[in-house]
Amino acid sequence: MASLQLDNLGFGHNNRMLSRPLSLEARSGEFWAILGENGSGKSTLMATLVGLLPPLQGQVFLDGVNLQRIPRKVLARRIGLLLQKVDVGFPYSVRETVSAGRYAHRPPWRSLRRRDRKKVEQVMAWTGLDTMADHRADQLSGGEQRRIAIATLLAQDPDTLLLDEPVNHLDVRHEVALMERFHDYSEDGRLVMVSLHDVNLASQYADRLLLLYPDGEWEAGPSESLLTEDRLERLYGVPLKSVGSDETPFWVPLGHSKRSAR
Ligand SMILES: Nc1ncnc2c1ncn2[C@@H]1O[C@H](COP(=O)(O)OP(=O)(O)OP(=O)(O)O)[C@@H](O)[C@H]1O
Repeated sequence: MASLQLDNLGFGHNNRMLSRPLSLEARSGEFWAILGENGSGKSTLMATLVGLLPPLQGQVFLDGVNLQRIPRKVLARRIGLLLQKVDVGFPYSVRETVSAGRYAHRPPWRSLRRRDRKKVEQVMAWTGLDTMADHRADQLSGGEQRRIAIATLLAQDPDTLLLDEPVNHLDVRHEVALMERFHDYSEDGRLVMVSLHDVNLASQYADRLLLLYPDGEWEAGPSESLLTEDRLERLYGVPLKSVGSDETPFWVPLGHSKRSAR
């Protein structure tokens, strides 16, 4: 079980806060999507939530313990972050690269146990990498390397997953397969937080949203009450219209030519 509590949290760079301080609690079993325009601070917030950046004010608590007090290796077993950009720069195989995710569970000088190796094979199958397990990771395509980064995080097997634009560069098949997988993780009782640019993926998968508005204000709450035309226009500066049914809304941006028809 995990609870991530943001207590009056200010996040940003060089003492410049990117939003009004955040106070909210995210719990096991929830699937959160963070939405906001480019530069609104989604990546910066995620880095702050895993302790890679210090808060500019306030605190983050993991199960009631201040994140800054949790040793790195313990934290790595509890929270995993998929960075927006990951370079696979070394000539290791896909299997060797994904296996690195297990070292949060093993001392570095010890070889992997059978159960670690089984986990590595399992996550490579989930991410469609099993057929290329012996290929050199640094020679694969951008989307394949993205899947290696996701597989490495899933091998780490944390109970809180923070995923920064996880399905960018993925084809539709892998996008759907992985969003479903992340959703299963939340249903299994983990906490999943995903930054997204695709409102429709957020609407389909997330039960809770954090909206980071351009003026530094924010809102958090259940997706069904926050996904409204007014809020999305405030968030992105263009009108979006809901088409489809109430049960399965589909959001389309209205270009200039379509706005007069509103
Ligand atoms: N290392 C850094 N030093 C100083 N400023 C930074 C640094 N990294 C990001 N920023 C600034 O912080 C702001 C937020 O950036 P961030 O990457 O968190 O936004 P984002 O919402 O993830 O954007 P995108 O949707 O484009 O990925 C931007 O104005 C960016 O220029």
